[in-house]
Amino acid sequence: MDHFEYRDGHLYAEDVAVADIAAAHQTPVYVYSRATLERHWHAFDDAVGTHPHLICYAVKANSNLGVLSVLAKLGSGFDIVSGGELARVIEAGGDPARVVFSGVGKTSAEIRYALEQGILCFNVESPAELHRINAVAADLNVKAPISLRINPDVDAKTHPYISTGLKANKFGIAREQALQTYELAATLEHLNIVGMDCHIGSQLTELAPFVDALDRLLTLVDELADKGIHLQHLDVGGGLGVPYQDETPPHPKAYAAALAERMAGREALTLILEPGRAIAANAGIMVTQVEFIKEGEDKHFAIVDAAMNDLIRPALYSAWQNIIRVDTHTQAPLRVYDVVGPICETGDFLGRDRELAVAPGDLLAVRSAGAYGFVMASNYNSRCRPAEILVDKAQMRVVRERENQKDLWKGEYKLP
Ligand SMILES: Cc1ncc(COP(=O)(O)O)c(C=O)c1O
Ligand SMILES: N[C@@H](CCCC[NH3+])C(=O)O
Repeated sequence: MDHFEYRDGHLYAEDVAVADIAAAHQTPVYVYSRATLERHWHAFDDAVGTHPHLICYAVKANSNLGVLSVLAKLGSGFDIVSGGELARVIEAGGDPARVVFSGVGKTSAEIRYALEQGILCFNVESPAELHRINAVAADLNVKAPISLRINPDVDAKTHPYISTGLKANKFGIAREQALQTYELAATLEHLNIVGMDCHIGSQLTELAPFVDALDRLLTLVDELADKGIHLQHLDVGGGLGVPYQDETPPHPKAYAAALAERMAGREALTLILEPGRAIAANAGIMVTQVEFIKEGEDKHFAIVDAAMNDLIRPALYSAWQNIIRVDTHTQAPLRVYDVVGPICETGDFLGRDRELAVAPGDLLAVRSAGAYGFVMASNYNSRCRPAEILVDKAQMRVVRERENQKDLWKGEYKLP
């Protein structure tokens, strides 16, 4: 359930008609619902219950300043993967002391910036990174809080491009090397070991791999304690999937409660979760207008004004996202269409073989576009990127203007 619903045949985002947003801001346009974001965040936070915990929203899923600000106001933590994401969290009012910094390739400049801002911890992915963080912290004469990202080697059973917890992936430190890497960290003077983390993949639709990964980490936590290394938190990453089509992922409440249950009796160990998609995906839609209907020899094409540069998931992962009409009233015949964009690539489609009744000028909405939508948008084909609108009850707030064509093309210029 989300806050995008039909009323009298018109699609609404909370109390704002989606057609009004399109009229005011042109298409394509991303539309987010504040109430949905809040409800999803609370689903995780409430379900963990009384066990000490922190929900660190994964900024990469949607780093829109309005979205970050909604979550910051709830007291959310944040999982970041770059200095740029940290800057956005701070600009949106987020607390750096609730930020965990993930990623395999943190630069010295990013580490310095994060230390200066006083983040909660670095999720470290290699011994080389430990040495780099230690050196930057020594330079600043501080101790850097670190956790090691352990690769628990569980099969997340998701798309190979977004599975991260297998031995073959570039992420994390192998389970077999975990103890020695913690021991190495303990010898580095400017590091403070505070936690352990993992992240096994994205768009997971089963609970078992998460629980399996947590159990493997807990065994390691106990082995470390035997060696005198005591941790303050355990971060199980993100990755909970959403229903795009007919997937049936566990509800965030069931997921968070199952993990919290596994932590019973370990109250000294704060549980950190890093959900991205499960908070943002169904809090957003992308609205596009039909430009032309084209009859191919084998197919009908609905050519729309959004393209793979605006939403790349279908092209990149063959991802399926529902495409619906913004206004249900139509005289157009129901037919099967490929919904395609104007970009010069065969892979430029938003959906294939979709049964729709559409005519030029009609508005369509791509559902579940709040996560990995705008953040993965580009200017490919020198196209503008869409505006982003956050709806808050009856208000539409422009959080990001559509790029002006002039920003991309400065008009006349002369060669030097
Ligand atoms: C380290 C880390 N944490 C959290 C996430 C968020 O994942 P999701 O959006 O699937 O919840 C990701 C992305 O997969 C990630 O790499
Ligand atoms: N970008 C991916 C998810 C990647 C998760 C990042 N670790 C998607 O659209 O599904």
